[in-house]
Amino acid sequence: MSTNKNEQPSTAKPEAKNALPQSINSEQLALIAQMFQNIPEGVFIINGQGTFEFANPMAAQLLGDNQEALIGQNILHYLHDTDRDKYMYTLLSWLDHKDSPISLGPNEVKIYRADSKTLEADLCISSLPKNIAVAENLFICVLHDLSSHKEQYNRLIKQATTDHLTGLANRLTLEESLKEHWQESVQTNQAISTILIDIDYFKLFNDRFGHVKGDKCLQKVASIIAESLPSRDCLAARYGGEEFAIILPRCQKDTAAAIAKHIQIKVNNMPFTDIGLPSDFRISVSQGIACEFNNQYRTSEALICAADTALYRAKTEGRNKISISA
Ligand SMILES: Nc1nc2c(ncn2[C@@H]2O[C@H](COP(=O)(O)OP(=O)(O)OP(=O)(O)O)[C@@H](O)[C@H]2O)c(=O)[nH]1
Repeated sequence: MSTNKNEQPSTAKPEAKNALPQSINSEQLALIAQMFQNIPEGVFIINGQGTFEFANPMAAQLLGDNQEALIGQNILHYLHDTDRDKYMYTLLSWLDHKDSPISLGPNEVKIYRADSKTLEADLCISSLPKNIAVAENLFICVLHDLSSHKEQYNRLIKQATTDHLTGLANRLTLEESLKEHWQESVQTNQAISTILIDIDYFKLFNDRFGHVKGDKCLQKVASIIAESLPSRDCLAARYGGEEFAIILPRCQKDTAAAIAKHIQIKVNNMPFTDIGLPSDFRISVSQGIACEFNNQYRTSEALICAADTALYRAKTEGRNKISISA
């Protein structure tokens, strides 16, 4: 991490450590400390260089330091590179506006805490009234911890975009991703391929072994499909019940066919002893491939339709087949 606070050029005033701030008198500081003592947000005061002049207990807790140690340190040292540059220039530009009240934020920032952990937070900065900041411009900052919101947000995003059973992308994500990749391939005149994959005779599997084992079978096939993607910008999704889809940006038919062949072999050789089925029990999948290159299809939906028609052909040709759209 390049932003370790010990590596930064020091704009701090080490001699100010443990000293009373020069810009606020001790009476005002005592009042401020009292006001913000128990508030559940990080509140601190910095000068125009970003140096801490005051920090309440929650600010110290969020920054991973103790209150006294913060005095004389610089807030810029705790910020991620991009945030640090933004706040440094903001503070510099504010020095030219000494007489007008200014405020910035709340903005999302990434904090590098004193204990090397990171924290995502909202930070807002406002200039202190002149009657408090007697000697120079001072700014009061509020730091709001976003960790639990972020955690919840990420969990909800995952739930909204992922198929719960298999962990693959869900159909909505597939459709959105296909539209994006479609646009990109049309603009850059590159190929894009899609494979639709359907487990053969899955109703019989369920009827014979039950839905719980059917679910396990879907998970096992999903793992094989996920592991078969050639690069990170390819996407595997659960398209419907026992049907899966793969998007392969920048892939021609031959690459898609090779991936489908790999999946076919892996699925044909997949044992089910781990879920208590006979050692010789095996399944198969049927696959349909369509590739867009040189404006063959007008829309991404037409591409999926072509893959679906190819899949239907693979089923009617006897299953465990790969069919490629002409
Ligand atoms: N266990 C389980 N079964 C599912 C799920 N979603 C769909 N299915 C089952 O998938 C089966 C699909 O059956 P069909 O559409 O007749 O297809 P098939 O038996 O695979 O036959 P072909 O596709 O023609 O080879 C149905 O029995 C559905 O109940 C699921 O989430 N879990």
